[in-house]
This record gives sequence, C-alpha cells and structure tokens, in this order.
Amino acid sequence: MLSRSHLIRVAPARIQHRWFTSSCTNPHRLARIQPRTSLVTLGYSAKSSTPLNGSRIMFTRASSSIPPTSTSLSDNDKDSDPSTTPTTSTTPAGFQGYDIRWKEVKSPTISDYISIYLDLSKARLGALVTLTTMAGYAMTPMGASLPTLFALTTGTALCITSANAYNQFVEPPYDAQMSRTRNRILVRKAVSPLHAWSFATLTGLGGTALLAAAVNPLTAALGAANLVLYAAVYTPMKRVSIANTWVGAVVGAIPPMMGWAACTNSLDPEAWLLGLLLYAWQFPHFNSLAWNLRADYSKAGYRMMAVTDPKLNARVSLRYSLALIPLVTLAPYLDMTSWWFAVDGNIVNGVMLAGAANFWRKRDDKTARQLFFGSLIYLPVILALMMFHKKGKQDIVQEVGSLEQVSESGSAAQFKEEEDDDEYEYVDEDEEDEEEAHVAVKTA
Ligand SMILES: CC(C)=CCC/C(C)=C/CC/C(C)=C/COP(=O)(O)OP(=O)(O)O
Repeated sequence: MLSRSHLIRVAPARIQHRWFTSSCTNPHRLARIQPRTSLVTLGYSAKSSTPLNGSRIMFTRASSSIPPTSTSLSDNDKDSDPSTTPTTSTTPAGFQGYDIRWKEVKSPTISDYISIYLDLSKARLGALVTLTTMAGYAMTPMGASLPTLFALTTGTALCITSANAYNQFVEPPYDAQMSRTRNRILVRKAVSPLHAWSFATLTGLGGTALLAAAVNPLTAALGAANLVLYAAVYTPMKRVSIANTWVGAVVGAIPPMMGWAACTNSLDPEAWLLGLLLYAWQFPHFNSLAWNLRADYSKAGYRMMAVTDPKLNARVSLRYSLALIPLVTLAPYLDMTSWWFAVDGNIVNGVMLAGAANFWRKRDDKTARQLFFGSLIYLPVILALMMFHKKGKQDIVQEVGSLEQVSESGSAAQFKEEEDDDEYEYVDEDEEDEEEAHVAVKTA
C-alpha cells in the first residue's frame, strides 16, 4: 500500500529544456539558475508534457488510501488517472524517456541570489544613472565630503534598484514578448513576484531613509518622487501614450539634480541645467535605440514613437540634439565652467547633431545604430569635459572679488559665518568685574 510518503520527486532538466527553448533565446544562461529554482508541480493530473511553472514536479503511484482529486480532472486527464489506469513504478504517461529518479533539489546559493538581485536592479543601467548623480555632486563648487558622497551614491543606487525591480514586477507579460527582455528574471520565474516586490520595497525604503538621514531631506524627496514617477507613471504609460518618452526623460534628468542638491541643499539654476542636459540627451539616445527595437515594441503593445510615428521619432531626436547646444553654452554663463567648455562641448555637440541629422534624413537601421552608439559615448565625454572645465569656489571668488557673491548655501555660507564670528571680541568677565570695582572705589 502506498501513501503520500511514496511521492517521487523528479528533477525535470530535460523537460525544462523544452520549456526554455519555447520562450528564451539563451538556454545556457537560463540553465544556470532555472534548474534549481523553477520546477513544476503536476501531481495526478500530470498528463501534459508541457510543464506548468510552479515549484516541483511530483508524481504519485496508484494508491487506495489517497483518492485522486478527480473533481479537478478533465476527461482527458481521467485517461491517465492512476486510480483508473493502474501504474506501478513505471514512468507516468507523457513522461517516457525522462529520468524520474529522485534527485536532490538544491536551494539557490548566495551567488544565485546576487545574480538574481543584479538582474532585478538592471545593474548596468543603474550604474550609469548613479554616475550621473555623482557627476551632479562633483559639479558643485564646494569641496566633496566623502561620507556624504558615499551616502548619496548608496542611497541613490538603492532607489534606482527599487525603481527597476518594480518596473520588472509589472512588465513580465510584455517583457516575455520581446526578444530583448524575454530572458528577464521574472519572465523566467527564477524568483516569485512576491520576492521581487519585497526586494523593491525594501531597497526603496532603505534608499530613501539613507538619503534623508545622511544626505538631506531634499535629496531624499527627489529620490522618492523619481521612484514613483518611474514605477507608477512611466511604466504603465508605455502602453498608453507616446508621451511616455517625455516622462521617462524627466526620470533620467532627476538623478544629477539629486547630486547637486546633496551638496548645496537647494535646486540652484545649475542643478536645473544639469537636469536639462540629461533630459535632452535622452531623446537621441532612446529614440535611436527604439528604432531598432520597433518590431519588439510593436509585438508587446508598447506605444513608442518609433512604432506609431517614425518620422516624429527621428525629428524629436534632431530637435533635442539641437537643444544641447544652448544648454552646453549656458554652463559658462552660469559660472559652472570656463568658456572653454562652450568651445569643446559644442564640438562634441556637433558630432551628435550630425548623427541625429543623418538619422532624420535616412531613418534606417544603420544611422539609428550610429546615433545610439554616438549618444552612449556623448554622455561620459560631455560630463568629463564639464568637470575638466569646472570652476571651483576659488576661481569664482577671484573673479567676483567677494565671497558673498558666490552662494548663500553649503560651505560658502559656512565660511561666511566663520568670518562673521571673528568680529566678536573676546572679553574676560573677571577682568571686567575688577575694572568695575576700581571705578566704584575711585568714585567713592
Ligand atoms: C533615483 C531614481 C529612482 C532614479 C530612477 C532612474 C531610472 C530607473 C532611470 C531609467 C530611465 C528610463 C526611462 C529607462 C527606460 O525604462 P524602460 O522600462 O523603457 O526599459 P526596459 O524596456 O528595458 O524595461
């Protein structure tokens, strides 16, 4: 007589291979994590050779003590119902040829989890965005404080991680339809949606709290607002309106402003200029990328300019590449950089503009690819030039001749307070009392 303890567990390596190839381009990569984490529960109704996704594959043999859950079986399933079709220890119907001997199913290791969390955070994109925050911090005229920079970088990276994990939590049905994204962790079901959601929530709360406690409330508010903008506004908007690209550009513009705010505790015109630079840059960058992904976007139902209005897609890229010229020229005007930045920054802008004009004229895969790779190089180059030509506090002080005109915030204001402190005289109260006593004796 058999009971529940006679359940046979099956490691479904070959079954999974079939499943992978139906949905994934890179089964080798999947195989790293999938066999340990995504097994299938089929039980008595395991007739289909296409496994469902769940926890483990289990088969039972005929049992008189455990009646099959026949109410949940279809007519077809009943054909293979162990209670009606006696089976012994042979392979259940539909699984001939598979190795069904018991094998240990290992839990994910720490390195599996690291790999899962890196995927959930879209680590490479996150690192690029975090660099723009650090650039915003580095562009302030004040000296850097390492503890603040560390807290800013960690807090921002956690907020970005959270935003990207929420985005992936929402998008598996659409990601599964695009070859670029169908390998993503939640499409593969290597972790449960609840696990991903918990990870997103913890990193979001942790990042915002760290920014509030160790940087300043303004930076924390920007981080939290941007998280909500990306996860709750941009992400659903991708399937609703092409305006999503403008909203996404705001999301990309805020991180360098957070860097500036972390140092100055304010959103000065310089912070807005940094934000606008990142905002404008994203159109040639994203629209050229979207051009070569338009078949994918169309399949998944995303409303992208490249799909719905390809001419507009190219025109917008050109328009914002042009806008980069006045923005770069504004930097020396605002005393962020020397005028040399306007010279070499605009040479770099010229290259970007030529790429965007080419894409606008020809609108083909080659010009889109050239513009996309050009934009990838543009961003680090323009930020590096900006820092190279940056005006420090000293430069500005020398030019305007007075510290009071530099800024009322951050260390400049602190320095001014220290100067004001020097105006107070040191008075010894005992000496003062003695003097008063002398005067009293004389007058008496
Ligand atoms: C501080 C903070 C919270 C910053 C957020 C930074 C952030 C997540 C920037 C990404 C900007 C963006 C529009 C990416 C595209 O997402 P997509 O959904 O179109 O990309 P996909 O197609 O690869 O999923």
